[in-house]
Amino acid sequence: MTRSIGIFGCGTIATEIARAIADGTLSADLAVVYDRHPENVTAIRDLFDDRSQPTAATQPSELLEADLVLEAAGQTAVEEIAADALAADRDCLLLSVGALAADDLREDVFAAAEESDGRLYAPSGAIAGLDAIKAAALTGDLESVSLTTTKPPAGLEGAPYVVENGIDLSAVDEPTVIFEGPATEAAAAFPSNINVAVALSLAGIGPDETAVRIVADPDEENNVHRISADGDMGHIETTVQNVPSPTNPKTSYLAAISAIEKLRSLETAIDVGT
Ligand SMILES: NC(=O)C1=CN([C@@H]2O[C@H](COP(=O)(O)OP(=O)(O)OC[C@H]3O[C@@H](n4cnc5c(N)ncnc54)[C@H](O)[C@@H]3O)[C@@H](O)[C@H]2O)C=CC1
Ligand SMILES: O=C([O-])CC(=O)C(=O)O
Repeated sequence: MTRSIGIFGCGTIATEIARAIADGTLSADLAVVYDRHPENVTAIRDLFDDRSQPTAATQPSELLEADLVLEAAGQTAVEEIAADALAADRDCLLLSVGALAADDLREDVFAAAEESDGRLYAPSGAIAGLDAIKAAALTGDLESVSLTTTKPPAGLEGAPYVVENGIDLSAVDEPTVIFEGPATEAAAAFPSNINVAVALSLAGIGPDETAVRIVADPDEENNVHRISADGDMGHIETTVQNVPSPTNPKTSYLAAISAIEKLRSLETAIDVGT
C-alpha cells in the first residue's frame, strides 16, 4: 500500500520532498499540504499533474487525513501538530525537532507516541553520526557529547538570540563564537538554525547535557556541523560541511535529503545502518 503523506510547511525542505515524490525517487502519495502562505502551497501543488496534485489544507488538522504527517515549517508547528497527529494514530516526522527541547512539549509528544499506533520520527537532518551516538548511548557509558556549528553570518540573521543581544553579524570579520550553552538553550535561542543539536541530544545524553557552540565565520560558505563524543566505546568525531539550500541559506541541503531517505527507508526490505 502506498503511504500517504501530509506536509506542514511548503518551503525549502518540503519542496525537495515533494519533488522526490513527483519524480518517483520516493514512492509515496503526497495527499495534502498546508502553509500560511498560499503561494507556497501553489508552488508545491504545481510540481504535480492535475490528477496527483495534493489537496491544499485550510487548517493543520486536515493533514491528519494522511498516514504520515511531516512537519517542515518551524518549532511552533511542532506544537500545533505533533501530539495531535500521534493521538490520531498517524506517523509523525519532525524536522523542527528543536521544539522538543522544551520539557512540557517533549513529554506530551513522547507520551502521545507511546500510546499511538503511529511512530515519531526525527531524522538525522544536517548532521552525521547519530547511528554511532545512539549505539554508544545504549550502554549508558557515553560521557560527553558536543556540537560545534559554524555558519556564514547570513545563516544566523534574525535568530532571537542575535536580535535580543544586539549582535551585529555584519560586523563579524573573523570566526566568532556567538553562543555557548546546552542544547536546551540553543534550540530556543536559534530555532531555525540548530534543531540538529536536539536530534543529537535525543540520540545521546539529553538536551541539558549536550554542549553547543555556534560560530559565525565570514569566510565560511558552508553550514558546518562538528560532533565530538566520548565514552567507554572510544571517541566519535564527525564533520559535515553542508551546502546551504539556495532558497534558504539557514537550511542545509542534506536536511531535506535526510528526510527523503528516512521516508524511503520506511518502505524498503533492506535496512542498512544502525
Ligand atoms: N533537523 C534539521 O536538520 C533541520 C531542521 N530544519 C527545520 O525545518 C524547518 C523548515 O525548513 P525550511 O523548509 O528550510 O524553511 P522555509 O522557511 O523554507 O519553509 C518553511 C515554510 O513553513 C511555513 N510556515 C512556518 N511556520 C508556519 C506555521 N506556524 N503555520 C503555517 N505555515 C508555516 C512558511 O510559510 C514556509 O513556507 C526550519 O524552520 C527548521 O525548524 C531546518 C534545517 C535543518
Ligand atoms: O540545516 C542546518 O544546517 C541545520 C539547521 O538549520 C537546523 O538544525 O535547524
